[in-house]
Amino acid sequence: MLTQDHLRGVMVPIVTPFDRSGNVDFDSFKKLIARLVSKGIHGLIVNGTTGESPVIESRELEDLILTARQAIPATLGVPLIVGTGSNNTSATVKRTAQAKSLGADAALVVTPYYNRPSQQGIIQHFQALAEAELPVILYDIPYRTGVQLELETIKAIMRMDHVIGLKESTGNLKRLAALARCMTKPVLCGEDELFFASLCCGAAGGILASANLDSDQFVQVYEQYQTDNINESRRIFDQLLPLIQFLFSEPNPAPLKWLLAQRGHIRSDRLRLPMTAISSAASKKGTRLIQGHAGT
Ligand SMILES: O=C(O)C1=N[C@H](C(=O)O)C[C@H](O)C1
Repeated sequence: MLTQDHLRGVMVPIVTPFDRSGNVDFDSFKKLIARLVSKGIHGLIVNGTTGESPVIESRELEDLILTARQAIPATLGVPLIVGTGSNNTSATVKRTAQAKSLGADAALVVTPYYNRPSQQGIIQHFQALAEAELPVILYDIPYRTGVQLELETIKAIMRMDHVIGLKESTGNLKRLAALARCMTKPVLCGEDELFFASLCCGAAGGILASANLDSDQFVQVYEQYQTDNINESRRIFDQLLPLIQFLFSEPNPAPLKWLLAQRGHIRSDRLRLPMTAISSAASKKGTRLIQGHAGT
């Protein structure tokens, strides 16, 4: 199981590829995992936002976890993290326990959205997860959840023994820096465009949808930073910026799936409704990006 000491580096929330009929394309999924682990990533997240978690059926999630567990060579020690969060505490506990039984090393748990819990309710939601006996990463992404976490709430959740770190996706660098300073547990960047800046502010790494592509370059940004080659880290990151900006020019993961399909990593850019394929304006932008950028 994953500990806070090993929660670091470039972790990739993998897309869930679908075939043209909308079924999970497990062959592409396995191929993607093989490519990502060969590029030196430090962790893999299945069923994150990028994996279209809201539209994945529980039977499919079981198969995705089992497939990922088998596809990650044990010798590499790349942790398998599963998105198990929802706005129903007992369902989240059950799903987290199930992820553990299927071989997950940790769970990524988003704050409960839509039903507008109190800060106390959010704390109790995360406390209840102790029962699942799987390390938990708290995922704070208010622009998606509509839930604001107070700093005291984050501190209370991060003090729980089963909580090993925080994925910070507020886009507020000042807040990330303050949290990284006062926490003994790792704070991870969840806002791709701020990855380099977050490292400078004390982040232990990032959970980055963009790192599904050019993964080795994202790993280099992290490795160069760790070995004090700050200018080199920044130079590589700056080269990745046009890619990142394209990938978030429309709701993730639509541009990412489009580009993965263009590069032949998945068979189709199909999404499940209510997510839709990118606009023709975005695909024109993407085509220009491909022409000017020899990425992988
Ligand atoms: O799936 C994830 O985990 C991520 N999703 C975020 C989003 O789509 O809002 C972005 C981040 O790269 C990681």
